[in-house]
Amino acid sequence: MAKLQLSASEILTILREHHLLTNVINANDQLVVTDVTYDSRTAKPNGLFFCKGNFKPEYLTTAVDAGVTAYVSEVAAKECKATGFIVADIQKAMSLLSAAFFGYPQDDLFIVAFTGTKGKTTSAYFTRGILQQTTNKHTALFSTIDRILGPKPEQEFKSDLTTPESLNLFHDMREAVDSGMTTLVMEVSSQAYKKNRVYGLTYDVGIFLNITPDHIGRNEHPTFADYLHCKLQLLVNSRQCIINAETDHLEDIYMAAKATTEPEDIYMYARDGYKPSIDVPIDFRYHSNEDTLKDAKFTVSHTDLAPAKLNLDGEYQLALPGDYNENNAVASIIAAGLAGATATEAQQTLPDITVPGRFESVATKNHGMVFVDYAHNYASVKALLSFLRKQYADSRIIVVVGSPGDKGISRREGFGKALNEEADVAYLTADDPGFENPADIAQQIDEHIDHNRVDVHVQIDRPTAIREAISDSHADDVVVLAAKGEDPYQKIRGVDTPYPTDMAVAKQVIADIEA
Ligand SMILES: CC(=O)N[C@H]1[C@@H](OP(=O)(O)OP(=O)(O)OC[C@H]2O[C@@H](n3ccc(=O)[nH]c3=O)[C@H](O)[C@@H]2O)O[C@H](CO)[C@@H](O)[C@@H]1O[C@H](C)C(=O)N[C@@H](C)C(=O)N[C@H](CCC(=O)O)C(=O)O
Ligand SMILES: Nc1ncnc2c1ncn2[C@@H]1O[C@H](COP(=O)(O)OP(=O)(O)OP(=O)(O)O)[C@@H](O)[C@H]1O
Repeated sequence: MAKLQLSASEILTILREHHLLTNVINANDQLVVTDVTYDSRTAKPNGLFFCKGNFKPEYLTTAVDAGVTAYVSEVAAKECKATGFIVADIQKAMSLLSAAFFGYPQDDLFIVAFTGTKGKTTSAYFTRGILQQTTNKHTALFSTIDRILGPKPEQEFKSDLTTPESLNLFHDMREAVDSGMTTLVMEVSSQAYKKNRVYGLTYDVGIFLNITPDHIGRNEHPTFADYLHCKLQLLVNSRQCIINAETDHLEDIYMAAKATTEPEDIYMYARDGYKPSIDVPIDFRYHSNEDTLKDAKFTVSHTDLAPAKLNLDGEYQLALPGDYNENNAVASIIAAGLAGATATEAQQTLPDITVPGRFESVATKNHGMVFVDYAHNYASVKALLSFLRKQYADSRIIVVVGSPGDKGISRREGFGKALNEEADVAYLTADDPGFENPADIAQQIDEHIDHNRVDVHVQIDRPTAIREAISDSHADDVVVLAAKGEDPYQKIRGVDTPYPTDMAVAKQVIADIEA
């Protein structure tokens, strides 16, 4: 068990080593903190308080009243009796001090970390599923959907962020280690780097899946270059790297990996016959044997360049359809292999792994087949719809979709483009409108739709849009409920307003209209 405390000298050493300390107020050599928090509402006696983000001075006052004896901040507080460590960057300081406070739990975990615009959650689920077998159920998971820290039911809970704030990250790693976990599979968002939530953390294996324009705008990344830069940091901070050689911007990605990793610890993979955009060695090739809705089977084979220690050749089967999921699965198989899994373990587990809200379906008697999927940008809607188009060549594809407010503005154009390319009918509706008017968002998507190709309906009430789309569909149509996956809420004006989930609404509609 780690001691869960930090002394003044430990704090000073860490902050000085990283050139973060600019001043100390009310210095106290005897200080020992036994708690850390960034929220005054959870402050405890002898705690250390981080003043970060949209911070108000009264939060520190409340924290000191609760017994906090020290704070870390970018600005000195006025008339505060607690010891103040003034730093150049609060997010970096919080990450480093949290890792130290929780006893560097990362040193006791084999960490596999995924980044990419699409496929992180799916690949994290695949990898953890395989490694649960390899580690005899000692693999933790930090995903967009949920965090699993140990075997007890209360150690499995919904995530608020894809990658948690640093203090929560190291807290949860500590709990995972103390619960006997030996391995951690996690997703790392570009925001995690932008906000220094993973500052100072090194992964045993870092995987770069793909990158396409997304997450650019207010509250996210100012430019695509910034988005790419943040994502690349995952490889810079990984001991071994896996790269999908089919991704855009391969040269930047490979160079980032090479900056800190020996070429023999960089594993490249690509589909059979795919010629990468730069001259790089490909270690693993995969070949699709079946990619239908019923059967997703593919073969992985190593090239002469692949290291002999990874014996992963063979045929694999997936429960999750979608040709892009074969790509996600290959990354997962190599990652699991580096964490100690055998090909047999991957072959045995992958056929049973599903991911909530990803490619879920429900059949109807007299209406179209209904799919629920978390696709919510151009690349993912395009990938999903073009796969469905291959499967249902003669069917109408009817899509219910909306775009979130306050972020990902480029998605509105992206949805229009994907609908023009692959859909026949679109129902534009609400999806987390935030502080924007969902009708305006629908209008902005609509402006990018070619009305000669796509029949557009605007129905802002999402359950009604789903009802209309399913009711209007014929038996050989396909109805896609896109973008919300299994979200049980709509984010409206700062409030997570309960929503039954797309699948629950769809099932209710089907029960009503086919009763
Ligand atoms: C812009 C941004 O990154 N904001 C994040 C940041 O907020 P913040 O530091 O400004 O904190 P805040 O919540 O505004 O509050 C200010 C501070 O006052 C404290 N406080 C507040 C009230 C009080 O009474 N007392 C008190 O002490 C709060 O605890 C906090 O420390 O830190 C918070 C956690 O501590 C995050 O929840 C929040 O994420 C926002 C809401 C968010 O959702 N960000 C998205 C864009 C994001 O990160 N997404 C990525 C996925 C995207 C991708 O796929 O790339 C993710 O990793 O989830
Ligand atoms: N490799 C891929 N390429 C393109 N689209 C994909 C890929 N993998 C998954 N998708 C699509 O993207 C959707 C989201 O997948 P997933 O949740 O695994 O990605 P993610 O990277 O975690 O996404 P987010 O950052 O939005 O949480 C899926 O439902 C599917 O439609």
